[in-house]
Formats: sequence, C-alpha cells, structure tokens
Amino acid sequence: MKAFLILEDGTVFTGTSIGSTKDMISEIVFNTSMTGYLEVLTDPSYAGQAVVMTYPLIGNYGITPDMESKKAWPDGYIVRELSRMPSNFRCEGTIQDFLKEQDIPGIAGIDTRALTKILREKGTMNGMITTNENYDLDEILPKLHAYTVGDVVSKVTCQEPYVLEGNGPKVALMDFGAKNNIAKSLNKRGCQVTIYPADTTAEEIIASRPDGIMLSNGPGDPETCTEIIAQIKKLYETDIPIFAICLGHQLMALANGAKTYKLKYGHRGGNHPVKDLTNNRVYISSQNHGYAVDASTIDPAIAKEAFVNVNDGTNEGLSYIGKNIFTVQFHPEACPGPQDSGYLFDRFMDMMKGAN
Ligand SMILES: NC(=O)CC[C@H](N)C(=O)O
Repeated sequence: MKAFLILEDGTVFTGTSIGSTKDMISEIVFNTSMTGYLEVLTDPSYAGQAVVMTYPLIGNYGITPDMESKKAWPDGYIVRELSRMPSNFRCEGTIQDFLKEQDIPGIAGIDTRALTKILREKGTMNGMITTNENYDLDEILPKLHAYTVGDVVSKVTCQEPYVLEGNGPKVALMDFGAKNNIAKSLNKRGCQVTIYPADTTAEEIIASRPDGIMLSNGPGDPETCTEIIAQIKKLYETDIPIFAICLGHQLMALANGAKTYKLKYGHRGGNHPVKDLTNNRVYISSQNHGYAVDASTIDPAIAKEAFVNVNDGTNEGLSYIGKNIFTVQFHPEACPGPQDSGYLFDRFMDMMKGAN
C-alpha cells in the first residue's frame, strides 16, 4: 500500500506504508545512528515525534531483547529500506510485525537523505503520514502548522514507584521517561534504585533518605515542565548528590534560572563529540535532544559549563558550584551508541560515597 509523508512546507514524499495504516501528525526528527534502531524506537524521549532513520537499511538483525522501555514511543517511523529477512542469533521477529503490533504508522522507500537535508536546512518541522491517496494539502497544511505536542512526560512516566534491589548506595531515580539503561547502569554498580513517577514531590524523595538522586531523560519541551522544575529546585537546596541526564539536565538548569531554547534540528545519533572542559578530552556520545541550555544565561555563581558540543559549541553539561551536582545533555547510558562516557556513573558513585 502507498503512503505519503507530507511536510509542513508542502513537500510530499511517496513511499510504501509500514506498520499501522492510521493517519499521524507529529514533529519529524532525524536520527543518524547506524545501529540500535530498537533502542531508538523504545526510548521514551521520542514520544511526540516521528523518527527518520538516516542509515539506509533498518531492521537487518530483527527484533532483539534491546528494549529501553516496555513499548515503542515514536508517533511514526520513516526509513529508506526495511530488511525483509532479518538475521541474528537473538532475532525474535521482524520490525514490520513489531510496528504493526505497536500500532505505529510509518513509511519506507523514500529518499531519507533528501528528507534529512530539508530538515537540516529549514529546521525540524511537523509532518503527516497518511495512506489516503486523495489527501488535500489545503486542508492538511494548516493542521500541520497548528500542531503542538503538549505535555508528554505524564504519558511516559511510571505509575507507581518500583525498586531494583542492590546492596550499595540508595538512588532515587526520577522517571521523566527514563531509558532502562540508566537504572541498570546504577544497579550494575551495586545501587539500590527506586524509580519514582515524575509527579513525586521533593518532600517524598527527601523523606526516603536516598544517598543520591538521578534525574532522567524524557520527551517534550523542558520549559513546559513547570511543576517538576519547582520540585527540582527543592532537591537542589539539599546536600544530596544529584546526577542528571538530558531532560533532567535541562530541568535542573531551568530550576536555577537558566533558559533553554529549541535547536534548529536537534542532536540525535551515536557519534556526537563532546569536550570535557576540565581536561579538554573529547568523548564520542550518544545523543537525542531537540532543546539545549543557553550557556549565556547560566549564573556563574551557580554553575559552570562542564561539557560543550564540539560540532556546534552548544552546552553539553554543567557542574554546580559548591554542590555535589553535575548534569549532562548527552547519554552516558548509551543504548544505542558509544559507552565512552559511562565513567560518569562512576563519578556519581564516588560522590555518593563522599569522595568528592
Ligand atoms: N532525551 C531527552 O531527555 C530529551 C530532552 C528534551 N525532550 C529535548 O528534546 O531536548
């Protein structure tokens, strides 16, 4: 069956329908990872977005147990070619069946390079995937212009707290849409990790007397998370060590008076170089974000820039002055992507043990 991807600027790509055949409107973003398509599909930070994979062949090792959450989150999926014969010793099924099962509409067989060039030059924009050959641009384009995603954190967070047992430090992980490997990375280092819903109050977290607090990644515009930001401000006031990733990093900055802004087309992929400003070392990082902290709005008495993106100079991390708090925009938990910055979990362990 034919499918059409219609962009807000009126461009139309014609391809083949994959997954669900329902109509979908979403923000279209591109990811440059060469593998790890399952981790991308199950990363809750993609809620409210449709993902274009720039790597031309997707699904060649099928469905494997590499899920970063219980389900797939993107609104839509856009690929050049889907593998018809996946092959891997861990393969449990095809991506075609997975997309159908998860009710995610998609389109295959389009020139994803041309599409990515449009998004890179004009910036991220909204789009629609439809199988209706009689689509009417006059009706659709105003809908695309008007579309906004709204509050998505409440859709992806867990409903009840749950625990990963461990004999080491007790970590309270705030789930704004956490990827599984954040809790796993801490648990692997011995931590007892309690995962809390995003609307848990600071008082409740503090009362549980954690040795450390972890603020997770998550979807949407950080500025819309006003209630969570207010709770994070109270967590900042304590002496509890805090480590934050991606959305968590942005929310901690907002809680301390800094501003965030939307990047033209975001950073999504597995090879983004970031520089650690304490030793000028460059690490290759996994990234997935559309917003960034505006470094010029950070109060130098509160925090200093700890990492910058080598490609475009945007902020990639902050270290809070006089506090055991550090935050990064990239993903030390990888999944998918390089594990170069996994040492940051060790730094957090040292903080919790009082070494820093
Ligand atoms: N992966 C994330 O946590 C993304 C944070 C935020 N939603 C952004 O797009 O910038």
